[in-house]
Amino acid sequence: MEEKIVVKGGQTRLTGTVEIEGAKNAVLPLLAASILPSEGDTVLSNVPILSDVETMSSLVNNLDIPLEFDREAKKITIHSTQNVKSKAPYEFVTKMRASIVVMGPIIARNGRALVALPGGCSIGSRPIDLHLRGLAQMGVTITQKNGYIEALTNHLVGAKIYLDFPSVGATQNLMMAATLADGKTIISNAAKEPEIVDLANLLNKMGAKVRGAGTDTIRIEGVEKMHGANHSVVQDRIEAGTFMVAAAITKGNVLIADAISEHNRPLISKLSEMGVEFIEENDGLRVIGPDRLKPTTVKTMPHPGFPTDMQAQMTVAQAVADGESDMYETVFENRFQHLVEMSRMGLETEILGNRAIIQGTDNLQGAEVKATDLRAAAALILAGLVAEGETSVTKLHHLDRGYWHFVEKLRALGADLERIPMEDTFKVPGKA
Ligand SMILES: CC(=O)N[C@H]1[C@@H](OP(=O)(O)OP(=O)(O)OC[C@H]2O[C@@H](n3ccc(=O)[nH]c3=O)[C@H](O)[C@@H]2O)O[C@H](CO)[C@@H](O)[C@@H]1O
Ligand SMILES: C=C(OP(=O)(O)O)C(=O)O
Repeated sequence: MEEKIVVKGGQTRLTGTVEIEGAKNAVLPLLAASILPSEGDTVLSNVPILSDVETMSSLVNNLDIPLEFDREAKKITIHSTQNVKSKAPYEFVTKMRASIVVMGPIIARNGRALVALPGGCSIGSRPIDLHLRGLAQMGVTITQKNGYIEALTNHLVGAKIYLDFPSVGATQNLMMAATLADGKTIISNAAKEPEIVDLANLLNKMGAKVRGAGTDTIRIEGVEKMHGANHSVVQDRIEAGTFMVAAAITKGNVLIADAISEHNRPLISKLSEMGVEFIEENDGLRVIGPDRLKPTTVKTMPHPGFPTDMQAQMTVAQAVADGESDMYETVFENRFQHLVEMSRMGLETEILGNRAIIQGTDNLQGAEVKATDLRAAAALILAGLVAEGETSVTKLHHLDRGYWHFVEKLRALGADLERIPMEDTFKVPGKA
């Protein structure tokens, strides 16, 4: 049965300590990387229990690669095999766009990959032209038929690739393809996200030769074969950031356990500007919210700029600030749908293309709202914490893609919310 989250908002100040999971956006490409080794086991630990992780594990398993997911231990063990299937079917790719990152590793192993076209999603059209152009430079012929991309090569070669935009997925796909290519690949204008560094670390443990991850030039020297390795998934900076905003808006005092502040500099800098206090402690980062936040202007950018995956949550801080704020979304073309929902909660906002003008208020009202994408789901729950009265948030499958035990973690910090089955209020007269 479909569920909803009901939040009783108002005066609760969040206090206490919150533990953060491994990053969804790191573990998905790490699982794709586990396609590359032809011998040994790969053991991923600190794996978050998320629906996207279930989908990616099933996809890898569907390529005839045996794996075990120990959810209790948050650990996945992947057993390398000699024969990997080439097809990533539509049923997986349609569930999760990130499935496209299996293309590079499958080509590297088999010289052929057949991957369903991912298509767009609610936040934007999300083309994959940069992935495909880079692969073409490496000697891969790309054709499209019946909703699938077929990538074929009989000699995968290193290449000098310049990305028009530092795409995270394209950088990951090309890095992975290059690990087993003949010769050297140089990716310029590469994405620099911490999840790229995490992927390079695992690839190097598997015997690959990847240098420069985290800078805008990544150099990969192809190797003959790769082997399994052990790796603990890097902390989820977006989950950590979401709890920073939760503390900021509730005048809270929350310790983000073992926070990697370096990965959240742009967010910490903006929240500081709004009056939030940050204290580095031995066991984490303490976040203390002020009586009233100050307004601010934010622009999303590739890392190390302000992350688009924190945009929705940040607009909630702007929504309760003392004055008018601007949010510019430069990465995705349709990522303001949460603001439309928040207007049901009394938020005054104007959307002008990629700019949202947000009028801060201390009078948000609880309302029935629906999550339109993953970060919108988190943002609406945060808005519910500070709205007067009751907010109910539906379409929770979006939340489950990226947050494990979000309700439980907020409750442990003192928030009043619960996840309950939805009653069938829309009854057809005359039917039971
Ligand atoms: C699973 C995962 O890690 N997802 C993250 C990843 O998504 P993802 O890897 O899809 O994001 P990209 O960095 O590739 O996309 C950024 C922008 O580049 C455009 N683009 C991308 C590829 C391409 O070939 N052509 C093109 O035009 C996209 O449409 C988008 O406007 O990075 C995004 C940007 O930080 C995050 O919001 C996502 O949470
Ligand atoms: C947009 C996101 O993820 P994905 O790229 O998997 O859709 C996200 O994590 O906010």
